[in-house]
Amino acid sequence: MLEIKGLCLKAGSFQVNQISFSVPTGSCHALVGATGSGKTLVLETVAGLRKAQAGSINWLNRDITVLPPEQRELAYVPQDLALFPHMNVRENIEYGLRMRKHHAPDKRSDVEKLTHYLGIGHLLDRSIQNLSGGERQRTALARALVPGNKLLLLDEPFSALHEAMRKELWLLLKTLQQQYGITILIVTHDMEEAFLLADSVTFIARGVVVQSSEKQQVYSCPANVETAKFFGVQNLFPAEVVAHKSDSLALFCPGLGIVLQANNSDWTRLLPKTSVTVGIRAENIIVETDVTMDNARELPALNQAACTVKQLYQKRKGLILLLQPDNGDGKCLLEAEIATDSLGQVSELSVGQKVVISLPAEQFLLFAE
Ligand SMILES: Nc1ncnc2c1ncn2[C@@H]1O[C@H](COP(=O)(O)OP(=O)(O)OP(=O)(O)O)[C@@H](O)[C@H]1O
Repeated sequence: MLEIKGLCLKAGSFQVNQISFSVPTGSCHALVGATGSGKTLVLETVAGLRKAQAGSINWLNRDITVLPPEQRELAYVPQDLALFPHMNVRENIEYGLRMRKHHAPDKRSDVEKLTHYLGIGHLLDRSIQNLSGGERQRTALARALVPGNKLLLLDEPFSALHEAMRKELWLLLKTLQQQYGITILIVTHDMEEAFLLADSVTFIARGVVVQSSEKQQVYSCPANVETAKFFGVQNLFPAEVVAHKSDSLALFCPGLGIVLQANNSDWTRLLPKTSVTVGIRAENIIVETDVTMDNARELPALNQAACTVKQLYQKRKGLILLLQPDNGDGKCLLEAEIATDSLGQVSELSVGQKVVISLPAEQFLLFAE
């Protein structure tokens, strides 16, 4: 287990405060957050390139907080990869071994095996300067893994690569992780990357941890509006509690111009007149194209609103609609997504078209201010 407890450090006027999270051995943990939130500083401190002011870092029950980088038994791949341009691929990879004082001849077969596996076995004599972005990434991974490191720290490793290459490397990394039993701490901006690679996630903002949990928990119950935005909750709008029952709340949303019913017994402590932010993901909004509010048939939930299509565009997973509620305050633009495989169930859509949306009562996220 990698265990980080109460980590504090300073870089110029920026302060990282009381960072704590743990990564079970053999799992992958993603450190996410907006640009400049302190992710790289945390990674550099775990790698031993920065000094912690307070707190501790334990790896496999060994306190490594003050050890020099080469004694930490981990590999760090920085954003710029730090490959040596004057060396070829093999020399770069074997440099990792020399740093560890491994006898290179013993490890030669590991170099061959791993580079073959990473698909760069044929490039060992190639100069670093003549590699593509993906080949450089693979070389940096090989250099990190060949000495037998079981903890891999990766700082946005795939951000410079195009989508297809990124996906190929995600799968490769996942397989390597399982095959070699590696523990990974990865900094990323890419939610898809975080959700595909990681088992758990820590969200950092302004140098402090906002939420640290299993990835499913961060996705389904983000801690606050900032985390919700970061984890792709496209629709966040203000509302006021108007009434509450034992297992549901009635909320007035000026943006939609309707009273919504939201089902969640956790929220019933919220008193009438409390201001909240309501969130719902685009894919959870049901769009009905062949009904109007006058002839709206029975839909799965109460929360219906007439809307006008303001914009629509195709995305990888479906059709995105930007919808303006007809009876709202004019400030709310909702994003709805119709999955590609459901497109056959709605008639052709166009800008200016009237639709009816339904917001399932159990799909709301609620954030009290
Ligand atoms: N040596 C330094 N001196 C002064 N300030 C620094 C130093 N290193 C980092 N910072 C500042 O600390 C803050 C956090 O930096 P850090 O690199 O950890 O951010 P990050 O979350 O990794 O961002 P990004 O996602 O853009 O890489 C930033 O405001 C940065 O400018």
